[in-house]
Amino acid sequence: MATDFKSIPVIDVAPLFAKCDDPKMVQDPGVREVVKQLDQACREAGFFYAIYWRILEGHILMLVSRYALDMNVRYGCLKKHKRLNQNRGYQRIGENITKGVPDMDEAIDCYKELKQGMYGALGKPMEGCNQWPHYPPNFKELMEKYISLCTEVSRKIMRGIALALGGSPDEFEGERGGDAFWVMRLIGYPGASTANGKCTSENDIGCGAHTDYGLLTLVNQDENITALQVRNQAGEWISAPPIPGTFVCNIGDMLKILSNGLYESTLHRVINKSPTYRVCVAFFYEPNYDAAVEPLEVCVRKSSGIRKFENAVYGEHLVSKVQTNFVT
Ligand SMILES: O=C(O)CCC(=O)C(=O)O
Ligand SMILES: [Fe+2]
Repeated sequence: MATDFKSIPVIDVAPLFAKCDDPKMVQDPGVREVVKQLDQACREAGFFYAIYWRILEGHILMLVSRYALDMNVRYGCLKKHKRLNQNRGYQRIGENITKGVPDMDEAIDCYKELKQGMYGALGKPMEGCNQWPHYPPNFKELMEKYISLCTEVSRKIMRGIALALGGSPDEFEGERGGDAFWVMRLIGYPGASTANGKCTSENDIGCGAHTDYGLLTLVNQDENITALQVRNQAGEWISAPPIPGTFVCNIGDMLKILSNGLYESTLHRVINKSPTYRVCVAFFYEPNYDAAVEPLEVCVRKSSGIRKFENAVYGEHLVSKVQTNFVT
């Protein structure tokens, strides 16, 4: 359950990563310390910074993402075709809707590709190929490298979170997350006075208050611009300024269910008040597309045997969100 936290905790996950696939990881003092910090952060805020220095190699990723967004504004080359039921590609400013209000952001949306017919009717809305810009020529390769890096980082953090919940390290593998789905968004937020070519006010929200859908989100933020805000229990918006060499991590709706509400998928929003265009690369680590998600037994036991959530199918949750988030 979220508390009145005033800042987002910073966790050095290196000791966890070093021993993550070691059969004796549970006994390792370094792992235990990280697990303790993860548990506290997930209970109190649902958000934390994970120190991960290799992310700095991703600097080029930000430059390339900025460039790709810019090309789209000018040439509209990756447009989503609603007629073709296409959810992948470029989303214009104002096209994404949060609770009925258009968001002042633009994005290139990518999803793990599903083979045709793989999940029957459940998979149909998310079938199709990602649309990558053709320039720079290694754009696709760069993105794929980044996706596999984020998948690995997320898997390792989820092993720590599994222990934090009192389960076994592979709680989120196998049928729950052994073939994890993912979503990646390259997002651009125009500077405060230029959104949509007209003057903007403080009321223009880059991305309205929402929770994320899956297990764990890794946010790679632009340097120097503070725009992401996280809501605490008292209803105050707490800033999550960029910290070099870290991912901002947060819990999604599926982990809230799996943890039986011990961990919250915390509301957050983005307001870019700076005059500068802000870029963010958000990676969403999700359960298996067809995973039946229900509270873990160990978490139900910790909640006096009370099961707080109905079962959910991840793919259904995703499709319902994707289809209500956009103007059709
Ligand atoms: O831009 C950010 O910092 C976060 C974006 C976000 O919350 C999202 O895309 O779900
Ligand atoms: Fe989010």
